[in-house]
Amino acid sequence: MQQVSVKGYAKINLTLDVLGKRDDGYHEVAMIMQGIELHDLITLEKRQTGITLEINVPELSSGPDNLAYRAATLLQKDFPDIAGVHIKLTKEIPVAAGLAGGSTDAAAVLLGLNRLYDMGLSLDDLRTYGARLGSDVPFCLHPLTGLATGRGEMIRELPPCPPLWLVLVKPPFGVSTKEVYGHLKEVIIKERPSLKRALAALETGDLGLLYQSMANVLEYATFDLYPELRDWLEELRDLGAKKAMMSGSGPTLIAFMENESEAKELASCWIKPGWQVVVTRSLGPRDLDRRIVVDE
Ligand SMILES: C[C@](O)(CO)[C@H](O)COP(=O)(O)OP(=O)(O)OC[C@H]1O[C@@H](n2ccc(N)nc2=O)[C@H](O)[C@@H]1O
Ligand SMILES: Nc1ncnc2c1ncn2[C@@H]1O[C@H](COP(=O)(O)OP(=O)(O)OP(=O)(O)O)[C@@H](O)[C@H]1O
Repeated sequence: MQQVSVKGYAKINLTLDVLGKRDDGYHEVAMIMQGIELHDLITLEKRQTGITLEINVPELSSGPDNLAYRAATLLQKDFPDIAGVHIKLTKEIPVAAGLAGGSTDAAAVLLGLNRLYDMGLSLDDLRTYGARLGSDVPFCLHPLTGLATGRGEMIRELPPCPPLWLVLVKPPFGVSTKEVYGHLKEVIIKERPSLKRALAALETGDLGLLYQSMANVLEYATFDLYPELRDWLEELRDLGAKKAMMSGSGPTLIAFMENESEAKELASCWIKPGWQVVVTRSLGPRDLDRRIVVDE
């Protein structure tokens, strides 16, 4: 085998609660995460030596600081069989958007190298490596409905959420996850997600209850830094979103829609210069069967 291609799926947070600050500087979180069909494509080719990275977007570094590159470096240190690799990264996921774009590229490189070099690492092994690269990487390795705790790296799989049609709208700026977490201490959190009710909703497939229990406390920090986001969230509700909230640390806003055609309809109304607008859906177990493609 000379080459593999892996889909690096984006994620959204159905619930995101921050429980406190930890001694290591991170925050203790509890969040229900969900992979979505929007993805980057990562192709890995065996090489005699070295790591090289080619990306289709000029604003991202293709050097050793890129998370895809860092994932390859990490495995290469422990597994000398990985002589060299060329990584081709085709980005579709908006950058610095709260959709785990970098984390999922890292996860895809771990999955791809494991397959390309027949390393036999389990999901748990890969998650241990992933956690060293970023808190979202362990979830991105297996992005089906899951509860993430600790700093986000401890994952428990949950019953799959009912199929969701979504419109993602990202304004023409990014936010820093570190800045958002850092700003939390400046704001008052008025409403938190109800994890208990969200878990019950997943057990019974009750979408109405799920929507009622969903919330993201990071909205308080990001909206305080970028107050226009509140108005845009309201606009999504006025346009017919059944539920609208921010993804991760933002600034991407998510409109949860009744079906695909309503999602497309809302997307066609969102005409704002410089915005990225994506219609997508939640992932189900069958999507993961076709995630890795091997080219002999
Ligand atoms: C906002 C989320 O995307 C929600 O899924 C994650 O919590 C963030 O995950 P991530 O981007 O993989 O985060 P990391 O790369 O591990 O950390 C970036 C920065 O965010 C802050 N951070 C992150 C995760 C966490 N539980 N507490 C934190 O305080 C830290 O300042 C850290 O330096
Ligand atoms: N492969 C990559 N793709 C995107 N960004 C990367 C990558 N590697 C490193 N980065 C850096 O990570 C920063 C955050 O980008 P990313 O798209 O991962 O944000 P995010 O979606 O908000 O992350 P998260 O949701 O995990 O907090 C970028 O500004 C960029 O400097």
